[in-house]
Amino acid sequence: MTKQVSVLVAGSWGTAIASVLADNELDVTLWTRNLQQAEEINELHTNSRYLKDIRLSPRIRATTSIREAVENKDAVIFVVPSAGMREVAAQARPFISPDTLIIHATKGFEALTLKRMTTVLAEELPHCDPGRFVVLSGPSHAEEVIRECPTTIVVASPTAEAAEQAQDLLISNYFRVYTNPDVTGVEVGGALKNIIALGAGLSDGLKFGDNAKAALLTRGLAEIARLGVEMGANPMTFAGLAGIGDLVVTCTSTHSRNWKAGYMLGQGEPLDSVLEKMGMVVEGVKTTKSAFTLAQEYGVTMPITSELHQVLFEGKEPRAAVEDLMGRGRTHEIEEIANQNNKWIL
Ligand SMILES: NC(=O)C1=CN([C@@H]2O[C@H](COP(=O)(O)OP(=O)(O)OC[C@H]3O[C@@H](n4cnc5c(N)ncnc54)[C@H](O)[C@@H]3O)[C@@H](O)[C@H]2O)C=CC1
Ligand SMILES: O=C(CO)COP(=O)(O)O
Repeated sequence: MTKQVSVLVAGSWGTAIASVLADNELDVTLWTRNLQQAEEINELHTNSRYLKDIRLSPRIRATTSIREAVENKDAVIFVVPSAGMREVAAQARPFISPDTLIIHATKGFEALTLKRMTTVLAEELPHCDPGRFVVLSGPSHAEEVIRECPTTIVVASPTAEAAEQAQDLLISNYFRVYTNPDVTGVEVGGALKNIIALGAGLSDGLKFGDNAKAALLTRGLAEIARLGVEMGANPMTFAGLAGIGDLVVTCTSTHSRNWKAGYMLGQGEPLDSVLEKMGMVVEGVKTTKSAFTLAQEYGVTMPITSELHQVLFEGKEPRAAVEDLMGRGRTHEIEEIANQNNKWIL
């Protein structure tokens, strides 16, 4: 029997994921709170605000009814910005059956509680099987996925069965899906890379060149892994698609909302005006705030995050932030190696 799948909501990434599912010959229900957008998707098979010049499969049916979207579905995929995850999950709660495969593809923490998205979902859907929560992450811009450009992603879940079911639904000749048991690592990597992408955009906006960007990526990965490991992640996950993979794409692609926002900031535009111009979610801004607090809570040093926090929220000049980063006290490159004293040649 064909699987019944729904995607919440019809932003750029949700629509691209719906398209991957439709290409796999699944009938997809795509939920949006916007009636006009639902009508456009159903009648014209376009979603022009988010994905320009793209014709969607007629297998994608939009609805504004959350009940219709999630009732009697085998899998429900949450692709709502992190700020709306709890609210949307709460709306879905009365209609989701306990054995539904719950996947999310959101990259961020809940701002108020600093919780990861699977935690928020588990709290709002307490009747659902905790072994059937899955996070999907990795280097995947909607603008390329929708054009069927070769893309690799990772799905992580506490159970192999749930991860493999998600893999089955999504994998195709242009969308290669890997599995990973490290839910924390995949969620933390996906969320934190947006901070570094903002920094990379800022660096490019200041015309600091490729050396600076390579430095941000590499030292950015070091601080992502440092916090991630303290939060319970496996360090190897950061060498994978949800770590270095997503960091590379988001810091180097002009599709990236976070890179673009950073670029405008680097050119001297104020944050409010940047966010207004973007018209799409820039998760890295809220995530910088969350990670700044998490770093303090876990006692972890995150110099790039800390400087970006000052630029975004404390009025620090980007150039002064870079000067302060470059002028920090001297340190080892990799603590784990430096701590093995016997590795030094004496
Ligand atoms: N755009 C991309 O290529 C990728 C995005 N992501 C992640 O996916 C998530 C969603 O991002 P995008 O699709 O890019 O965002 P978007 O800005 O394109 O669309 C977000 C949609 O969510 C709706 N929305 C926001 N809060 C809502 C609420 N409380 N109830 C109902 N609808 C609500 C908005 O109206 C909008 O239609 C983010 O966490 C992002 O980091 C992950 C990978 C790729
Ligand atoms: O996560 C993404 C690509 O993997 C999307 O990043 P942006 O939100 O910066 O476009």
